[in-house]
Amino acid sequence: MYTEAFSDTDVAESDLVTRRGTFRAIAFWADGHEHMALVYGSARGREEVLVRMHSECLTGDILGAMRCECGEQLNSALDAIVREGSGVLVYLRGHEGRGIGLVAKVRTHVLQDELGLDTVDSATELGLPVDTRDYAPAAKVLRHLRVRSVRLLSNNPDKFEALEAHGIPVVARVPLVMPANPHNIGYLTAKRDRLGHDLPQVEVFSDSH
Ligand SMILES: Nc1nc2c(ncn2[C@@H]2O[C@H](COP(=O)(O)OP(=O)(O)OP(=O)(O)O)[C@@H](O)[C@H]2O)c(=O)[nH]1
Repeated sequence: MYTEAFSDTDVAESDLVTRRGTFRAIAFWADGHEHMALVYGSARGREEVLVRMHSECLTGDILGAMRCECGEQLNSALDAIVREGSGVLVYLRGHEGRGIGLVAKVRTHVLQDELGLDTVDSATELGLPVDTRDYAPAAKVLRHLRVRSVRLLSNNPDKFEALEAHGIPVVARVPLVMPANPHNIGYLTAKRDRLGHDLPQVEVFSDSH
């Protein structure tokens, strides 16, 4: 484990007072995008830090869209970190639509709504990759923070493996399961059945919902 230096122009940090409390907000450039790490409490230099690597989802995170559970996961992860008393949330830009971008993601929504395709087939039908996300920026900022090992808030085993591959030991995966609703039931089911996410069996709602 080593401290990876950002150049002075690639990183800036300040206090960020939020409704949940005061975080240290670290904005940084990595791989062509500006990202942010929110640090709560004394996470720096620690072992087994509670960490959320959150992929940007403008529709879910900012606009409260219910067709995915991204916004709820973002809130729930921040709540968990504050409850714990320390932790880090890394908000990853360039991850929108699992890496295909916002316009392409909305194009997948059209196919989901009009043809009934799921989140996987709607991307491949458009000739697009299902997931191109890179977690190197998250590993870089965790090294910058001298985080020695993490407990990762995620249901996605790929994230666990990706972070370890980038040299950050993951000692546990902490589930981040949100309640299903009629709008996201198909999304959650596809994540479990097509993408191998560790999600519980969910009740499938009828077409009348
Ligand atoms: N291509 C595509 N991406 C989507 C869709 N809905 C949400 N996303 C994106 O999916 C990303 C989140 O990935 P998910 O597969 O929901 O979950 P995850 O981050 O891999 O796993 P967790 O850590 O358990 O949340 C965000 O970047 C969203 O913008 C969709 O219908 N199509």
